[in-house]
Amino acid sequence: MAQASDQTLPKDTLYFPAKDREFLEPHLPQKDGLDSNKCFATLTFATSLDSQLALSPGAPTQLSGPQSKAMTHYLRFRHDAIMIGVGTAVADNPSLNCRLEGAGGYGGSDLIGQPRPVIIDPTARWDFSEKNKIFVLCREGRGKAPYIITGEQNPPAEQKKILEEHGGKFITLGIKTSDIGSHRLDWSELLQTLKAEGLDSVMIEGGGQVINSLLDPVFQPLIDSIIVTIAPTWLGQGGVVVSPSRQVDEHGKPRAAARLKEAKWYPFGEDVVLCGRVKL
Ligand SMILES: NC(=O)C1=CN([C@@H]2O[C@H](COP(=O)(O)OP(=O)(O)OC[C@H]3O[C@@H](n4cnc5c(N)ncnc54)[C@H](O)[C@@H]3O)[C@@H](O)[C@H]2O)C=CC1
Ligand SMILES: Nc1nc(O)c(N)c(N[C@@H]2O[C@H](COP(=O)(O)O)[C@@H](O)[C@H]2O)n1
Repeated sequence: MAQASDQTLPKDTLYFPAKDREFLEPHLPQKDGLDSNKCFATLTFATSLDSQLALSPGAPTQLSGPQSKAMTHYLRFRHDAIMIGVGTAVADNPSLNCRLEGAGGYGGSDLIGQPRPVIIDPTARWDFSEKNKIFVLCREGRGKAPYIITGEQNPPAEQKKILEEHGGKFITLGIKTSDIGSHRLDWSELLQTLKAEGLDSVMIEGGGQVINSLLDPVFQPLIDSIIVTIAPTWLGQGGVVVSPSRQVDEHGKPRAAARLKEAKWYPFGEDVVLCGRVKL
């Protein structure tokens, strides 16, 4: 709850008590345990009981309850960057800032605790209109400008100008495009590139295509931590599903695509937060 002295804080300020932070600590990036070559990667999202992120690709869907929502903002505080796919950027017009009391713009100085938004946008199709919340918050000193991961060698000049005026930039990587137009980046290259940009840790939020591609067995070893909020809701068929490609064993029989090890379950309000690492 807001304190009387908090009257100068923005109305959307969130609070996450110290006692709720303890269980997360073993699952968070630690300064002394970082890889010198690649950015620490936390895969974190909120899902329904039928493994869905949203009612449809274009429908922002609140799954997290108030406590797990505040937890997500604590995760934002503890990571250098926050990543989504362009599908999510277009569908949700998200803020992607940290609205916890004490973060920059929420009682903190400068941009302390504000993660760098990173958008995967292979064809540079994301439109930065006046109403794009990330840019509004950046202008207000309540969030950072985005880095956009694209496959375009020459992103549109006007977009580049706007981005750079805000302190963001395009980063061009080699992204493969299939015959049916789906894109595939090399997650290893991406995480190394972020590290070289000075970003030691990234929380990867979604959406479905991003998560399912990162859970491909080739890329699973790159995931350092997994923190999933499970909400007591079935969204029903037709939503955005987290379900990576099925794998087969050496006899050609289907086997699980991925499994957690050292899984820990923490009841959190009406939700459960599941933490662990991928079993390799
Ligand atoms: N509940 C939650 O925690 C979250 C929910 N969402 C929801 O997810 C939905 C959007 O999910 P999707 O439609 O699956 O879109 P998405 O956010 O995964 O973006 C898909 C686009 O990102 C790019 N992309 C993704 N993976 C790529 C890869 N490996 N290589 C190259 N490019 C890649 C491609 O351009 C692709 O079309 C929205 O409704 C959003 O609300 C998104 C994040 C978190
Ligand atoms: N943790 C979590 N719980 C949910 O219920 C969600 N729908 C999401 N969505 C992700 O958060 C983004 C919105 O962030 P802002 O509040 O606008 O800063 C959204 O785009 C998804 O990435 N996450």
